[in-house]
Amino acid sequence: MSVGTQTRRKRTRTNTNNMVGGDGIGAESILEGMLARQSSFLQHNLRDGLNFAEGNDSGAAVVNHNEPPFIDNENAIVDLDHTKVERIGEEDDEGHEEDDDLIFIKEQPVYFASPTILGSKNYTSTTSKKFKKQRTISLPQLPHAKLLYQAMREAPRVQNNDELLHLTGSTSKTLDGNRKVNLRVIQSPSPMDHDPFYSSSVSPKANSSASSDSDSMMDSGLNYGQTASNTTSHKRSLRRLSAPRLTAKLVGKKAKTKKRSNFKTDKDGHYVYQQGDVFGGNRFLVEQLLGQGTFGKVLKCYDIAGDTTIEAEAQTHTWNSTASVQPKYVAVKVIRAIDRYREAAKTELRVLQAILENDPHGQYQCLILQECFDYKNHICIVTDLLGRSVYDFMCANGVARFPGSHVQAMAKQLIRSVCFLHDLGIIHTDLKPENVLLCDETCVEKNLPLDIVRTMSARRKEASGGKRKFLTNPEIKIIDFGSAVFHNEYHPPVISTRHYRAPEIVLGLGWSFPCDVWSIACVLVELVTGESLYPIHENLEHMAMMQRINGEPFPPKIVEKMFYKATHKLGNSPSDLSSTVLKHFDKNALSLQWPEKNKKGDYITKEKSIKRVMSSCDRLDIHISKKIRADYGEWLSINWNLTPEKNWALIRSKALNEKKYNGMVAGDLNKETFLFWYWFVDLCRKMFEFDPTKRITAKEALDHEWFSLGILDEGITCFGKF
Ligand SMILES: Nc1ncnc2c1ncn2[C@@H]1O[C@H](COP(=O)(O)OP(=O)(O)OP(=O)(O)O)[C@@H](O)[C@H]1O
Repeated sequence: MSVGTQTRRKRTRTNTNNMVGGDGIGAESILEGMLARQSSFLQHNLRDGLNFAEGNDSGAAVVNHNEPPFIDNENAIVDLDHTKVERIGEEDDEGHEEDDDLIFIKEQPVYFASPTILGSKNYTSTTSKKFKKQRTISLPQLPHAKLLYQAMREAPRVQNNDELLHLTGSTSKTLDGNRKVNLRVIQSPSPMDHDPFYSSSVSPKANSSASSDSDSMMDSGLNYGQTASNTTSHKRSLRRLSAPRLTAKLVGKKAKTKKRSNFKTDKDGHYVYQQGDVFGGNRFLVEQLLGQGTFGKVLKCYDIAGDTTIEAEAQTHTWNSTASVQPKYVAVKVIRAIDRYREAAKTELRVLQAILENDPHGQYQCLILQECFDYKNHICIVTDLLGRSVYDFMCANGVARFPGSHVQAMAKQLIRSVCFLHDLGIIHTDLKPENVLLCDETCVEKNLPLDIVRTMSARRKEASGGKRKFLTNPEIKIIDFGSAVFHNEYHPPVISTRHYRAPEIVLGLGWSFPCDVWSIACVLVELVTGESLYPIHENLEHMAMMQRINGEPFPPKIVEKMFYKATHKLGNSPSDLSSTVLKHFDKNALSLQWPEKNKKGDYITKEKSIKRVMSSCDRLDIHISKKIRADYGEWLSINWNLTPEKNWALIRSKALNEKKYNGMVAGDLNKETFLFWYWFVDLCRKMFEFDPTKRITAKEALDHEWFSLGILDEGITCFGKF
């Protein structure tokens, strides 16, 4: 392994006493286990990406992280290949290092092999240009926190000041784009005895009709998703060959007990969910309702034709009637049969198609389109089936918040994914925990102490069984591109779910890529605290909270722009802007009037509202410190007005003073833990910048200091446990 030059600036010892678990497992064995699992994860789970990269000369950066990260071992620093490189930090009488002010910097080679994946041993050569200065990592990180991003194309311009005033996007471009979407129409079989699912066990005559039903599938133009499922013609012939036998085998007893499939639409254009329904040319068997949203319903379905076992058997005519068939499951979003939702679904399809074309292997954590079709006036979008949403996982967990290592791993995936979308000119606009799905729900469960269980709500107690759950693999995917827009197409005046809505949207300034960055920051804080950062439902409280969390008022420059835009009627603004936003600002002082007073100087803002804002939120550094103390102890206190060195010195001196008076154990302090959270808060602060033109971009965020730090917690110890 090539190790670059090393410069000492700052270094502390890892305090192994403070490692999570408390179950007597030594830090070294935890690390060893974790590293072995990490290595195996990279070998197996990410092999596809590496194989894909072979023969790909994209020249993307890969850091070799099959080798262990830095581990502090007593007074020695152990470098990446476990070589003791230096003794530092002699302890003082109090048991603390004197050498606290050293930062250990090394030049780390950056290897080039795969577009996205770290940990490859198949790296090519390094050159001096490819060296990158990086902070040493003293604690492990999950592989997902090390994923790199290689820009695929020149990103569209980031929104500037002038654009902000005029951003509305081109409606005609949206309509023209949507017009080009030609959907394969699948005729609905009727009556029901054409349905092999339910007739196969009933009459041979009905069985034979299945093939004619397959023939009723017509192509009328561009079939989206065919690159992903390029076996379509295969599948068709397969259906002709063997649909009755296959369906009989698949459905088995269900077929005998189920009455008749009856795909119905209600008056609002929603598909009426019925377990056991069959649709899409006898192709999809409805098994479960996964979710219902504004745009339609998402169903878990058996995709008979997509089953490779069946396909293989059909091809070789080796159908074994006793073999157990593992049907392939898919998620099908059945869009409401209403014109405006159909139109929106066409934009969603164009976005999904752009993602698929640029990332056919799904390396950028976006939902992958398999195919789509039009059935009984419902556009149906077939995608990979994923696990529960991060939101649902949190709701069903005894402790809603995720461990820091998982937050970091998810953050990296989320930001990287959004970076990819932005480079394609796509703005997601609706990032929230509900739209972040887990790829693997396997988790390790730990019983919570009774005193904690007692404080839980009845719902949480029941859902969690009084246990805290830790995922064994925090891999995620972003879904729901139903509100996504291309940067130069029509921009609705109001976007995003309220809690994740950026200030430029609320203030009617116009919005672009930066709004996604704001939403991600809201999501990250929620993952850390287990609670929504903005539990509000209306504009005034929302704006008051934004100011409180950022610890500063809206910059006068953007307030001025808001008034200017409204006065000159530039761009399209929310219809209630005047009554719910503008009227709460002082036009001369360019500031928000909150709490509001009447002319006599009495408060007119309701006490309840003041309480909500003042008690449920705080400046972000204080807010995060309070929430994470539950895991790390009272000493952890982040102050973003201080440099990390000064902040840490303050924590230490406070702890030493406290020790003198009430026996607080200074040894509980852990500098790596502090730094990890300090830099997390720093990243969030930059993502919460009020002015979208100054907000950190997704690409810049990927290079933030926080992603070079590790933390040893339950997220690490549970990684890859099964
Ligand atoms: N591929 C998938 N695998 C598993 N579950 C999914 C999948 N796609 C969607 N879901 C579930 O269905 C829910 C609704 O999906 P989606 O957000 O795409 O629909 P929507 O109509 O746009 O919803 P909303 O109006 O809330 O934005 C999701 O929150 C998720 O729980």
